Amino acid sequence: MGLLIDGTWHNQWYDTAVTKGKFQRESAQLRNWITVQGEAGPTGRGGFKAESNRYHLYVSLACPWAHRTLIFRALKSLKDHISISVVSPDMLENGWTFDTASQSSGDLLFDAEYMHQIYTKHSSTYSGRVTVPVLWDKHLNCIVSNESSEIIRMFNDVFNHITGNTLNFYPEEEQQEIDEMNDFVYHNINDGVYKTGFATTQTTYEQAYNALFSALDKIELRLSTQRYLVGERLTEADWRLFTTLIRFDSVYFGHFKCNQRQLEQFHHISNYIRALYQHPEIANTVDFYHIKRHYYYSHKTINPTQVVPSGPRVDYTSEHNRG
Ligand SMILES: N[C@@H](CCC(=O)N[C@@H](CS)C(=O)NCC(=O)O)C(=O)O
Repeated sequence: MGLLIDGTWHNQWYDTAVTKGKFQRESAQLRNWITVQGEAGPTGRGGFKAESNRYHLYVSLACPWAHRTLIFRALKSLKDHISISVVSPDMLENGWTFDTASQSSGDLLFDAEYMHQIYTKHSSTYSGRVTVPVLWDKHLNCIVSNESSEIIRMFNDVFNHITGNTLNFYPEEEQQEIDEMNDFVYHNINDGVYKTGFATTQTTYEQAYNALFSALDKIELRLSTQRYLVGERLTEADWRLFTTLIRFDSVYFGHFKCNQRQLEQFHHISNYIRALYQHPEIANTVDFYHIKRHYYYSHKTINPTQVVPSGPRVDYTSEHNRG
């Protein structure tokens, strides 16, 4: 684990001493947008026209942020149009790697060894953390975006004229409610599990833990009266929550000490996870080997033995009541 400073790799973890025990995620820096005609998007510069086989996704199957992009690639019929490379689940002194001996696909574009080399190919003086997902432009040879929430917005509609898939997970009339829900879920749940697990003082841990479980109680209540997070239709907000929920009992409950209750004990949430897991295309995007191996093996600060637990046994293919 580490970061680039002026294009040179340094092996260092987040310094929680400067943030009084709190884990603070760095904002993504590369925020361009693919658009239908290549015009500039809401941020960054233009030049990234939606074209088949022009873009490549770098993902980890363990990472909940990268998982969002894999879900949208599958749901929006983009698998034949956007290629992918999968990093190894083991993220140690060199950060994310393309070690095929430990379950990476290898880097299908450049045969690089490490993910940080993709960032320095983009800019030889790059400074910042080397995160996945990364959306790469094979035509201009640079990174388009390393922000998953924006990558899924692009996938939601800019390739529609190429794929013919017009499913819309961010419908205009629901956008405000989706944005509010995303904000709540991001701070308390998506990032909340990390804030809980990486806290290095009792107080910061308890704050994050309490916020997390009170948010889960609110979600449980909401799902008792409506089928999806925002109304009766499946939206981006559901998929953004799902990638955290599906990792919860296997990893966050134990590894990140989010252990008030397993999600299996929440009646509505546990059924909702199954409904989303069993949605066409989704089960193929979930890889529990990568998920468990990555967290337990890579975070030596919180699991120094690197032993990966065998359980829990949860069957996400079993029947649910949300039909
Ligand atoms: N804002 C980014 C966050 C991505 C992110 O933090 N990815 C994690 C993997 S789960 C990562 O690559 N971490 C490496 C690091 O922080 O050094 C997004 O949503 O795309």
